[in-house]
Amino acid sequence: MKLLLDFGNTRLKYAVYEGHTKINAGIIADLTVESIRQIPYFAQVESIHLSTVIDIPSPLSKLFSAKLVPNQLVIPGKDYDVSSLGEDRILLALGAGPSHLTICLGTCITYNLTDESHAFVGGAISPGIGMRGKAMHEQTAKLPHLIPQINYPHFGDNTASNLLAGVMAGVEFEIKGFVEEAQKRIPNLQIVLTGGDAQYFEHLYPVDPDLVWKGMLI
Ligand SMILES: Nc1ncnc2c1ncn2[C@@H]1O[C@H](COP(=O)(O)OP(=O)(O)O)[C@@H](O)[C@H]1O
Ligand SMILES: CC(C)(COP(=O)(O)O)[C@@H](O)C(=O)NCCC(=O)O
Repeated sequence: MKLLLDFGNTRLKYAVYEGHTKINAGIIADLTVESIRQIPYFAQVESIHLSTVIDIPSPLSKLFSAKLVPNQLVIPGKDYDVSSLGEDRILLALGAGPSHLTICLGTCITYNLTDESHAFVGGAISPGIGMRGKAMHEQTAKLPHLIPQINYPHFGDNTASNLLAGVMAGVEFEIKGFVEEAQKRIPNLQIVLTGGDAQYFEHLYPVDPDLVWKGMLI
């Protein structure tokens, strides 16, 4: 049994795999040894794969060390310095395969583009949905909290629906713009969405919640 961990800036995700079959998945409350030990099957886990874009406290590093398997984070860059890429983005690009634009809607939105030889050829980072809503609420006197919804308008007719349109439709238009640019560069491009907010855009492109896990299991 393998424990896969994906520590992002908002959520700490885990999945337990037997071979290539996912048998459990969820969210860890915090970066403590107790929370990790509470993961189902933890005692039976033979190896641990970790992707993190945040610092790991040393008690956790010690807990993981005996079973930690290094990820095969090898992806060539074409006119791209891949040494600066976040681990999560490398795993997404590896998990998706060649000629893919992976769009991860998490704390930030990342765009990760591979070509037909599976080289990383370009990307973008923009503020995530939560971050956009929070920034507008916190940096204005009168704008309320954004409540994301699947059924968002392209134009609003009151303050709440203007916020919804600005953030949700704004992200839709942003995604479509990056897809259009990527299609000019990569023939037969495939597009896949992932991350905590991907569900809001499943009417646009396919969603794969397991892309990071797939990248780890290659
Ligand atoms: N229960 C939840 N708790 C926190 N964020 C959630 C939850 N459900 C959906 N989200 C959304 O998912 C986003 C985080 O997605 P995720 O892919 O886990 O990000 P990260 O990898 O950056 O931690 C948040 O910005 C939020 O908009
Ligand atoms: C861009 C990110 C902040 C995204 O993190 P997330 O929103 O998934 O928590 C993370 O992948 C990161 O810190 N990357 C390092 C810089 C880079 O990828 O270029």
